[in-house]
Amino acid sequence: MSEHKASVLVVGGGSVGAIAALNIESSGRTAVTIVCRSNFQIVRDGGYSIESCDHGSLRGWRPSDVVNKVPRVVDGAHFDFVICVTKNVADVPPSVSDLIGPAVTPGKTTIVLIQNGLNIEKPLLAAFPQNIVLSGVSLIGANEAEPGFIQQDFPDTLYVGPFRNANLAPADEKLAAEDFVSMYSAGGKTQCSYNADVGWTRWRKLVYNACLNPVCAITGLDTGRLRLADGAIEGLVRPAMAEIIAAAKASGYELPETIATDMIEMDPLTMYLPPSMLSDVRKGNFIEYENILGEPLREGEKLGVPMPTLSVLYHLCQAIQWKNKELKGLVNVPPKGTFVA
Ligand SMILES: NC(=O)C1=CN([C@@H]2O[C@H](COP(=O)(O)OP(=O)(O)OC[C@H]3O[C@@H](n4cnc5c(N)ncnc54)[C@H](OP(=O)(O)O)[C@@H]3O)[C@@H](O)[C@H]2O)C=CC1
Ligand SMILES: CC(C)(CO)C(=O)C(=O)O
Repeated sequence: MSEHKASVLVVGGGSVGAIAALNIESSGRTAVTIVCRSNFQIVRDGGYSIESCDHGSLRGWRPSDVVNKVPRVVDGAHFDFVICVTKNVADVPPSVSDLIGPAVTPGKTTIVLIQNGLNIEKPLLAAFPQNIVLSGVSLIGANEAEPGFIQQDFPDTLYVGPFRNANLAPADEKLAAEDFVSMYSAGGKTQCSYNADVGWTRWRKLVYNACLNPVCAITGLDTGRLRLADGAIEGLVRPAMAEIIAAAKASGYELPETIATDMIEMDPLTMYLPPSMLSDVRKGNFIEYENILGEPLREGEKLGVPMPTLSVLYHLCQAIQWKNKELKGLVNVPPKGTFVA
């Protein structure tokens, strides 16, 4: 374990990013710079308000530096870690690689993706072939209720391990992941552990995210209300989960027999937890449906797994995303024709 003082950039100052910055800054071993966007002014001037099951109530907390765009590294300086905690919306630019590019030094910066979904590393490994890319699978339940106000109801448990980069030595990737785990855990308020089998952990998490996130986002119900609603779990969620479990198996990842029930019951019913995709729909944000739903669907179908429920959920999410693209002027809609006789 290295005692090197790391320089850390957190890109994405929303709910998971703010808690990640708090954990890392609490290590006392590093100064964190956070990149904010819509909440920049509020966080820079007044700091975050945080109500957290791990950290308690904090008012006016901010990391060492708050900036409103990804800094370009110059003059031999570099970030040891660039941690990307934006929503990974694959079908809306900028791509994650373009966004973090100015802060990444080839061969030096370790990139950490604390984001949901499958195959998110592929564009990063292509854009930064000499850099270590780590996977961060987070089980936190957090939400930015208002700009700069973070509510965390479900404890932060983070699994970190390398996405294999064939250009680099596995031992170096493991060391970087262990360094990150030690830095993230040092404040003592969170569970962060080294995770060798990133693929298994990502497929396991998809049993929740590929099923509960879209069903909640489409119906507008949080996970507690979905469990109370007639037919939603047995008629929609369990069939979708069975398809993900089958796709994981076809991809070489055997998940525990109890996984569907474990995921359905993961958050207490009366927590009424809105999965991140539901929060995005409520805020009028784009949704991460391509990485969370599209990629596992494509992987499963490629391997011959029937996925009718996932396919319907995917296309419903695609329509929701298109509706938002129209609202934000990203698609052209021909003017209404005249149909009066
Ligand atoms: N919330 C949760 O409980 C969990 C979330 N996750 C995953 O963690 C990741 C982060 O989620 P979460 O923290 O909830 O997301 P949030 O929407 O709360 O935060 C994302 C932040 O990134 C910012 N951002 C997005 N694009 C850019 C950009 N181009 N430049 C600068 N800033 C940008 C957003 O700014 P703006 O406000 O302006 O859009 C926002 O502040 C996602 O992949 C999610 O699926 C995983 C486990 C649990
Ligand atoms: C399931 C949860 C809340 C993390 O535990 C999540 O990943 C999300 O909201 O997208």
